[in-house]
Amino acid sequence: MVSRSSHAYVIGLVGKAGSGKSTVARILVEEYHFDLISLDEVGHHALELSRDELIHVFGQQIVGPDGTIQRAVLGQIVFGNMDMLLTLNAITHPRIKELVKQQLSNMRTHTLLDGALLYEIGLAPLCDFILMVDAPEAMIMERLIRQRKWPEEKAKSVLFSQRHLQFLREEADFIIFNNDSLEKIERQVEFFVHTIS
Ligand SMILES: CC(C)(COP(=O)(O)OP(=O)(O)OC[C@H]1O[C@@H](n2cnc3c(N)ncnc32)[C@H](O)[C@@H]1O)[C@@H](O)C(=O)NCCC(=O)NCCS
Ligand SMILES: Nc1ncnc2c1ncn2[C@@H]1O[C@H](COP(=O)(O)OP(=O)(O)OP(=O)(O)O)[C@@H](O)[C@H]1O
Repeated sequence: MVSRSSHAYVIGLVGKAGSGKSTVARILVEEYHFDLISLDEVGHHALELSRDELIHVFGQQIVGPDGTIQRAVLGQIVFGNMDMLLTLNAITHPRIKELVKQQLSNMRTHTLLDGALLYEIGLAPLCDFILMVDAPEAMIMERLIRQRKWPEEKAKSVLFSQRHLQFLREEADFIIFNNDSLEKIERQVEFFVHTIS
């Protein structure tokens, strides 16, 4: 982990899809004025930068009528096919890493790197701390299916393709347990901010 002398920290926000990272990030941004870099959003930008390479590998089927990459179609191809997913990662992850590095070079305040794939992309060494959002696997499944309306198969394959909870727990500097109410998360976030201040 990189140790920085500046007061502004880079904080990796990790956890499985549906664990509640965006929920924690929203509190840190709205109530504590942290900056946020969403790796999902940077990933979407990286797709457009990788357009030609992606079409070469995955075919014209991933291009929509407006000429942009159809993420839903690409998601259907890669989630459930580990070889395809690794191919997509090999194309997009180096670009995501570069884009994030560029954004961090302008950082002025505590900045969250919010993404389930922080380790896979190779961004953990840029972080001063790792903050994990933890929730039981069954609860995560339930949220993805009921609230995000993902089909059960998609939820299973996305979760399967992400780091095991035990790995994330062992690597984290701080853990927020999101297995109860929003109020309980807010109290843990407050404690986290107090601890790093
Ligand atoms: C597969 C793609 C096209 C699907 O796009 P879509 O808009 O439908 O989904 P979205 O980006 O919102 O991701 C949905 C969920 O899948 C998870 N996820 C995304 N990519 C991956 C991946 N490569 N491996 C495991 N989980 C992933 C995300 O954490 C999120 O919870 C898109 O996610 C993508 O380009 N992924 C590769 C880049 C990447 O690794 N992004 C994630 C950075 S954390
Ligand atoms: N404590 C909670 N109680 C009830 N619902 C919750 C709770 N925490 C999060 N949720 C809901 O669960 C869903 C997933 O949460 P969120 O979007 O924050 O997860 P995430 O970790 O950011 O996922 P991803 O990695 O896919 O972006 C959302 O619909 C959110 O509103």
